Amino acid sequence: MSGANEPIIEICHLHTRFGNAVVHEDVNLIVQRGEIFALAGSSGCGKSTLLREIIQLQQPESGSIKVFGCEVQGMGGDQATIMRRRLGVMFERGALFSALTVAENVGMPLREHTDLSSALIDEIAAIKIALVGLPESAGSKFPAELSGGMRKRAALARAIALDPELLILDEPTAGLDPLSASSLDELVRHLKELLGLTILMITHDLDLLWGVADRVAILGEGRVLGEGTMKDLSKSDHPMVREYFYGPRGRAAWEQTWNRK
Ligand SMILES: Nc1ncnc2c1ncn2[C@@H]1O[C@H](COP(=O)(O)OP(=O)(O)OP(=O)(O)O)[C@@H](O)[C@H]1O
Repeated sequence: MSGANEPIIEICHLHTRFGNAVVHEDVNLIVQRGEIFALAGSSGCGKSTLLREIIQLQQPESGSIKVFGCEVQGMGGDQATIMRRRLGVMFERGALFSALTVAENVGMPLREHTDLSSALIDEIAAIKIALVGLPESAGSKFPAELSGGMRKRAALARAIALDPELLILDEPTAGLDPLSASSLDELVRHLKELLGLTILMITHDLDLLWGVADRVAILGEGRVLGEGTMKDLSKSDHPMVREYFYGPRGRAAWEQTWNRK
């Protein structure tokens, strides 16, 4: 695995607007290999839009987005396919195909992107299902038969099906009860270590920010308002950043974190 200081995502002077509404005025950030980088910020500040731009589901107005050193805007054909193989995405609602079993869902990227035999795909799917802590029996179930936490794990298994270098998680713990959320936190950290992943995640979950993220960028007012470890950010003077730490939810998460240590 390469060392630190190898940018995996580089966003430079990104500007995005919908009609007259400017979402990103001038966003700049770098995600380094091997880190868990979280994007936080109030609702509507443009986190999901940024994620969609990184994975080419949306076009910014101007600026640059490089993933693995290559500009993604205008990237097409084989280069785009190769890039997509190197990254796994878990969407907020899991986005599993309801008519397919968990094993078929997890095997889907392998069917799309490789020439592996069905038997081998089934074997790899079973390994990924075990890796995310689901029982073997979950493979033959349909998404609707699983709990919310199990569905997130199944979506995670699918996101790592192709052994990505970069894993993008959109609100991984949204909608989970605190116990399931905290076991998912542990799983994310465990997978990062085990698979040598770089992880970019969008989250509002303060426990995830404090407990799992190596660095955090807080988006707001069309730009990155603050960036660093949660400890660094807790010293920021910016009122919107301070709200994260010294608003009621922020204080509770802070206290919980220090009590755990
Ligand atoms: N396709 C679109 N057309 C028009 N406006 C859009 C579109 N997508 C997003 N927006 C607007 O852009 C802004 C940013 O949306 P986005 O979903 O990126 O925010 P967010 O930070 O992810 O919010 P949340 O935390 O609530 O998910 C919002 O005001 C949203 O209404």
